[in-house]
Amino acid sequence: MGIILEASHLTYGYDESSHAIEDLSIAFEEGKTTAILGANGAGKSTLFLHLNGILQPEQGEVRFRGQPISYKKAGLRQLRSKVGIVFQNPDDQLFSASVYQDISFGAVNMGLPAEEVHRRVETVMEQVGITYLKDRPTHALSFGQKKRVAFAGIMVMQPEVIILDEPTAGLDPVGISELMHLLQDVCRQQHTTIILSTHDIDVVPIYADVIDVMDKGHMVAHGTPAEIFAQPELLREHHLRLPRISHLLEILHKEDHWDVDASISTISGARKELLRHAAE
Ligand SMILES: Nc1ncnc2c1ncn2[C@@H]1O[C@H](COP(=O)(O)OP(=O)(O)OP(=O)(O)O)[C@@H](O)[C@H]1O
Repeated sequence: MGIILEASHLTYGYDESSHAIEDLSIAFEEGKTTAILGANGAGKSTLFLHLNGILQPEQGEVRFRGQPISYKKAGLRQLRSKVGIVFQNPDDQLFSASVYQDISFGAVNMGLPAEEVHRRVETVMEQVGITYLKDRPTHALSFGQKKRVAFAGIMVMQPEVIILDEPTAGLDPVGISELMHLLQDVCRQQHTTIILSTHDIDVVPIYADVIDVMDKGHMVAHGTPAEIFAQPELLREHHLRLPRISHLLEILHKEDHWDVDASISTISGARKELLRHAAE
């Protein structure tokens, strides 16, 4: 599997006095789930807005399947049908009068025939478990329902990459696990590449294949969950914490109950175990 989406040497500032991201490079492997970790203000959302062409970098470039993205109207429309973004706050994403209309919006914009739009909307509503909401006005939904509708509105375009900015924020624990399973199930079926940011560090070892850590607009670490969570000092330095399961292993390691290699393989084993439970 190759690189599907990459950013090279991106620099961007919202004003002249500082850069929200600076000389930032990152590459996303096709079919993998990448979690971007970073404290508040690290630049995660700014990076995401570049990956989808909403922001244009001052320096550097974004490439989709090796081609620099075009910021012309047609190029952006094409990019956004392939790289979908689900915003942190669903109210930034839902505009139409009804759930059905909202979900169909992206597919209609792609110029798909009405029958195909209808077929896709019905399928995605079924997959996401929101068919019962189809005629409801979007403003009358709960926060968790809105998140699902926003997700469905992107999935209907069958993007090759889906970017989720804080997908679990504002959800209760059951809502978090339902949304993450849904994401995995739907994306696995369609072989979608997933990029997400989250402050919910405990979901990361369960769902992510790769972790990238950002701090103050820079990329500071890249690795598998086992590699990253074996470096508690690195996480602390960048104002992050270990998942609870890794924290436990760290304590055991400090007390000489485990060596590092055993800890890493135990984290991998624990991840598999968690995935098995999650699938049940
Ligand atoms: N619309 C904006 N106007 C001005 N500055 C902004 C804007 N959006 C973000 N910033 C600034 O850019 C920097 C990066 O912010 P960004 O939202 O990308 O970080 P983040 O990692 O997504 O943070 P969080 O975890 O809090 O969502 C911060 O210093 C922030 O204050």
